[in-house]
Amino acid sequence: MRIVHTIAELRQALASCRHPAFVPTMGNLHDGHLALVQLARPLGDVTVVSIFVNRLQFLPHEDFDSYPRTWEADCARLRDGGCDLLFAPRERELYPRPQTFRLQPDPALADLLEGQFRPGFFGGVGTVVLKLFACVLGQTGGTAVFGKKDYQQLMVIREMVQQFALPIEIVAAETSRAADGLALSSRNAYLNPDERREAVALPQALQRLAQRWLDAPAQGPALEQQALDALRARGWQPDYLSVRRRADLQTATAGDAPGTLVALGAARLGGTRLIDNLEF
Ligand SMILES: Nc1ncnc2c1ncn2[C@@H]1O[C@H](COP(=O)(O)OP(=O)(O)OP(=O)(O)O)[C@@H](O)[C@H]1O
Ligand SMILES: CC(C)(CO)[C@@H](O)C(=O)[O-]
Ligand code: BAL
Repeated sequence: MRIVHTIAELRQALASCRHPAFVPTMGNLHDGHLALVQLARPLGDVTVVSIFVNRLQFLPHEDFDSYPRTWEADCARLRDGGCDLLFAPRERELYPRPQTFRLQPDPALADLLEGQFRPGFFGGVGTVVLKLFACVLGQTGGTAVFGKKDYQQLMVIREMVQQFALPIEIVAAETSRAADGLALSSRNAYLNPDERREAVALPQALQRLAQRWLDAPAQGPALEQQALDALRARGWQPDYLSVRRRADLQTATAGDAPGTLVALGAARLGGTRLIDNLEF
């Protein structure tokens, strides 16, 4: 595995590549990330992973400074996982000036759910992903792999690729879970042992919400409220638990066909904010 830190080195390393397969990450790699790398490998002639903790997508009170940075372990995991090229730019490489061009994603998609509770988040994600695409895939086009764990992020990126007519195929990876059902996530590292045992209540709440919605779709809003109350009663601070249409993340109604919906949730347990979703 070759490691590069600058765009010039990256371009040189990719000079003879015809179709890169690219996995963007923020590091602190776990088995979910490695599954994305495995999915990417047959999709290109070179497998590229980026590690960059993108300041632009964090609000001032969020965990940019404390976000886990585990460089040596990440490199070892990627080497074993079959990554060919690791791009780890320094901040100045992607943001050379204090003022930066910023993407403003379509509010119809980006201002709901995560965007409501993390204002500016998808603008920050879109900006850095467009830059990373330009760096890694700008010479050739290619394929990029994203996880469904970050469901709305995947949709925003698909929309960006479509609206800017980028020659990039977006491939979605299913969510990798721990044995108890908790979605793997870098932020799980913040959970203490008691919180880690409790954390499975989030995917369980989404399962219950989806089942109850299928049983009684007309009661949708009341079911969401019950799900929020049940998590609060266990000591969580939920931001949202909601059944949406997969196509546009608008609120589901009783007329929506089963198989077209997704239950999405975000909730804080102690100091840790977790997200998850379930297609049903
Ligand atoms: N459990 C998972 N299953 C599938 N994909 C995942 C999983 N966790 C992360 N990913 C994907 O890996 C890519 C990089 O994500 P990122 O580095 O932010 O990891 P993360 O575990 O989601 O971190 P965080 O805890 O900050 O949300 C994204 O496309 C994300 O959707
Ligand atoms: C896509 C991404 C790498 C952009 O910083 C990040 O949001 C992530 O890891 O999901
Ligand atoms: N996994 C999405 C990146 C973030 O939460 O900042």
